[in-house]
Amino acid sequence: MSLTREAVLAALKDISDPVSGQDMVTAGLVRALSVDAGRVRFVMEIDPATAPQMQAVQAQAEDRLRGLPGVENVSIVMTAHSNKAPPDLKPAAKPAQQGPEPIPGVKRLIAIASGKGGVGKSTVAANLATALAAEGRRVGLLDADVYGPSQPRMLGVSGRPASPDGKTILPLRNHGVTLMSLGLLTAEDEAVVWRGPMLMGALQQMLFQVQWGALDVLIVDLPPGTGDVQMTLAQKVKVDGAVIVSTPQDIALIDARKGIDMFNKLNVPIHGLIENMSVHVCSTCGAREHIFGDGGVKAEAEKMGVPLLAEIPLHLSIRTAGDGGAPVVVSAADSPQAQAFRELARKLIATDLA
Ligand SMILES: Nc1ncnc2c1ncn2[C@@H]1O[C@H](COP(=O)(O)OP(=O)(O)OP(=O)(O)O)[C@@H](O)[C@H]1O
Repeated sequence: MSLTREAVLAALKDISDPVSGQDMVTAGLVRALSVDAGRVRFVMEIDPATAPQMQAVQAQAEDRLRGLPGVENVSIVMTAHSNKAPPDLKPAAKPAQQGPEPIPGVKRLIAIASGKGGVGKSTVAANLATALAAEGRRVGLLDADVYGPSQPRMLGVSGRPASPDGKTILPLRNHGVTLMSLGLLTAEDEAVVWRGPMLMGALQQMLFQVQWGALDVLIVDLPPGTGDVQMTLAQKVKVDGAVIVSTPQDIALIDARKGIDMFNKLNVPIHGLIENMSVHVCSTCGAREHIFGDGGVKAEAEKMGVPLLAEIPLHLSIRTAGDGGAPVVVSAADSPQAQAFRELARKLIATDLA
């Protein structure tokens, strides 16, 4: 039997909130719950003053959920709901922007989205960023996947970004890409407690308080799905286009369609679809197999009148390169896999970044 949202909520009701004395669900600590094929994610919105107690609640909730049948992965992100500035980062002098605004010095902003998790969105974002850098573009990458920031690992970057003036944050840099990620401000597996009314405050800080410098393109790696982060991004900043990553599987395609509808409603142009894990290429014998089906994304792209920008093969080297901190575009630049990403970068430059 597959894992249900109800089962997750019932389990979380066993955990009590030490502040209110109620169970954590009734106390309203569980926000933005998503249960997706064994992956459970939610946000705990807390008062920063209670952070130490809440870390214990978070740990109990994780243990309880990991013990549930069908749970493969648990991700609980803590955010601070107080408007007070944290001790080490004062709010920017300017008040929060209302309408979509450009980021100073950033020529284009491209959002990389996916309808569902695990389709390789972050892998595509890391390889596209390094491929655009290899084509001579000045590239930034903002890891806005607040539930599971993976870009520091994929780009081999670690360490805490500095904030010399206490107002702006200096991003890090590797493989020709300027990177900022929530994952860089917290130790791996550590709770994320960030200033701001919600996660949205965190996103806004990453957009406007990071010293991006002069960039030809800023790539934003979004969380999967069609949630608040996507909405906030489109409301706060001028998004020049979205690229939707999907696998050939039907379910991923249906979710991709939802993503396209959302960007249409938000008036964000769709640059196109990317089929990831397209054909499996055996790393020893080179045999090709369409594990997740064949032609689905291409047909869908045609039906929706959006370009199919790339078909990226499912290849072991793409995963190992990402895990090793040097995307395949950098670590095996001459491989057909790397060339697929370089081709994608050239296509985007010719059509959307010219
Ligand atoms: N084309 C590919 N070939 C081989 N492995 C891949 C490919 N694309 C992604 N992967 C692997 O699949 C896993 C999931 O990819 P990734 O983390 O990029 O997905 P995601 O859509 O960003 O996931 P999340 O929902 O967690 O944000 C990773 O281990 C990655 O290395």
